[in-house]
Amino acid sequence: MSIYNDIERVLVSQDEIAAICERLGKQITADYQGKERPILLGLLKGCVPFMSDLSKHIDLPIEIEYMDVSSYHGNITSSGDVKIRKDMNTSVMDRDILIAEDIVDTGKTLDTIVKLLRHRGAKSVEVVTLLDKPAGRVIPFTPKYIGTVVPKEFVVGYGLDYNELYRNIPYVGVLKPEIYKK
Ligand SMILES: O=P(O)(O)OC[C@H]1O[C@H](OP(=O)(O)OP(=O)(O)O)[C@H](O)[C@@H]1O
Ligand code: HPA
Ligand SMILES: [Mg+2]
Repeated sequence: MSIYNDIERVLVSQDEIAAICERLGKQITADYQGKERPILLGLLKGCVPFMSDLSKHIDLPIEIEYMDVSSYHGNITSSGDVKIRKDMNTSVMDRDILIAEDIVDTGKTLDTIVKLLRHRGAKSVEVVTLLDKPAGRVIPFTPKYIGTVVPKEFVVGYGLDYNELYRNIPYVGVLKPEIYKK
């Protein structure tokens, strides 16, 4: 039994992910020069591997914060109800916030969180996402920094889960449909 047997095909390889993290890290380092302690805000749980690798390529005095946000609750479709399970530990008032995400799909999570942080008085709010699935959008949302675009298929690995599994796969792959149709 191997978790890798449940993967239909690799979509974004480990080498591609490493190149994306380096490229985006350099771009962010250039764009945020001179800003006062920007906050890299990860949305748990999916952000963890990407945020960890990306942050090593950001050569700036950033603070790191997390917010635990969920709307899929183990399913392959969004419940539409974006729940904050744990809020961040610091005030965002007058701060530059860069949200780190694994994927933008329907856009509901980011739409909700970006609006919330603006409402709380953040100076700027931008999003860096490893994956963008524009064909999944229900609410218009355009992330500033995008690793790569994926088709409208359910993907797992590198932080992304199905029913809380597969987050520990080191690449992004398409899950065999028979796994979630069981
Ligand atoms: O654009 P959307 O359709 O809102 O989807 C994107 C969000 O969905 C996933 O989170 P999930 O709710 O599965 O929580 P998790 O990160 O704990 O898996 C993913 O990590 C994003 O946060
Ligand atoms: O394709 C996906 N896979 C895993 N989690 C997700 N959350 C939104 N879209 C996805
Ligand atoms: Mg999930």
